[in-house]
Amino acid sequence: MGLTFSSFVSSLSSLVRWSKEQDVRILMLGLDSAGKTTILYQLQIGEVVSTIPTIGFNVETVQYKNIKFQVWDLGGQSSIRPYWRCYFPNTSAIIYVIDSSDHDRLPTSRTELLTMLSEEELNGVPLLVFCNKQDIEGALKPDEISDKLGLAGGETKREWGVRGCCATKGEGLEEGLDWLVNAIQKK
Ligand SMILES: Nc1nc2c(ncn2[C@@H]2O[C@H](COP(=O)(O)OP(=O)(O)OP(=O)(O)O)[C@@H](O)[C@H]2O)c(=O)[nH]1
Ligand SMILES: [Mg+2]
Repeated sequence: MGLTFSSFVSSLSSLVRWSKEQDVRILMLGLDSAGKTTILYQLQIGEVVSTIPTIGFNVETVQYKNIKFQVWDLGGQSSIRPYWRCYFPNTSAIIYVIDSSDHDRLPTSRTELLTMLSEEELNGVPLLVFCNKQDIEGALKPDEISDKLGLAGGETKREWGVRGCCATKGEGLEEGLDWLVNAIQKK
């Protein structure tokens, strides 16, 4: 009983320490125009900002519940993608954003995702796939995208989840972050 109680206290205090002190560094990646910058500012200020293609990155502190995330939003154009790897060290979690209405580029998006996941520095890092632009007619549903990505077969060594969202309406973002917080805590 004593042992059980002390292990409870110790996990509780580590959770408190985790939420207060740990630098929760999140990388947000995905092809150009997937909606990463829109998601970043929707999370930070709760508004839709007018965006231009990101050349380089945006980084913002996002306060979610009692946790502070440092969210790095990297440009997704093909010429910039080779630089994603420079940001991999010390990543707590990855958010990979897909434009669910962009059927033609889903194979490219999948290839970029799998290439990234094969990097040793990201071993075991939890992954949230945001299937964005669910408001657009004909957008693929998260289940369909999940099947096409084929993560279920290969990704056994990390927590991963696929969720739908609409960044412009702010829908699905909180649910996604809740999942991510859980996944990071389990790690
Ligand atoms: N209909 C719809 N449009 C969206 C949604 N999210 C983003 N967009 C639009 O998609 C376009 C691209 O969004 P960005 O956030 O700039 O995309 P990005 O992923 O940051 O693109 P890069 O910086 O080039 O990598 C903008 O016109 C957004 O308004 C959404 O949920 N629904
Ligand atoms: Mg951007």
